[in-house]
Amino acid sequence: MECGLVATHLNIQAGECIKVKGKILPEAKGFAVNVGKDRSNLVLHFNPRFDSHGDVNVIVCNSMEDGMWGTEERETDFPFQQGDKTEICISFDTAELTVKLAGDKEIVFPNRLGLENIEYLAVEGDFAIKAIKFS
Ligand SMILES: CCCO[C@@H]1O[C@H](CO)[C@@H](O[C@@H]2O[C@H](CO)[C@H](O)[C@H](OCc3cn(Cc4ccccc4)nn3)[C@H]2O)[C@H](O)[C@H]1NC(C)=O
Repeated sequence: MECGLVATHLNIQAGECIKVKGKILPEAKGFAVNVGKDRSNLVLHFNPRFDSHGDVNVIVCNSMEDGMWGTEERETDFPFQQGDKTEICISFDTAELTVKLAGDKEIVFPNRLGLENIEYLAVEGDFAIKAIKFS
């Protein structure tokens, strides 16, 4: 399986924003944006599923601590289309993360790990990255 982008040692502070711009592949089954401390400690696994793991047009969000998945939260208001360009902006504080999506949609997810900074970003799956911006 092809691997997307992985960035480490980012030291992104609370209040800053991670912007991921790209194009969803035409036949996309799903993609994921992971942020956290490292690959085994994710404060957010943001996983839009077009058709995977038995889910159709569902956003699955979860955390991972020491390699163990947490409890999933699922969103069925699905602002993504296969083949479209899209932009995802993740901001956070020690209590929660906010994911800003197209159409002024927002998803809020608890900062279960209590992270004060984000070191790790990975983008995986059927997504062609065009730009990553930290602001
Ligand atoms: C009902 C009992 C079984 O529950 C199912 O258990 C599966 C295995 O844990 C759950 O699927 C996993 O959900 C995780 C989030 O909670 C992650 O999404 C797991 O995938 C990790 C992953 C990322 N990647 C890279 C990637 C990402 C996106 C597209 C293509 C490759 N490959 N594997 C994914 O395998 C799946 O979401 C879960 N379904 C439900 C309804 O709970």
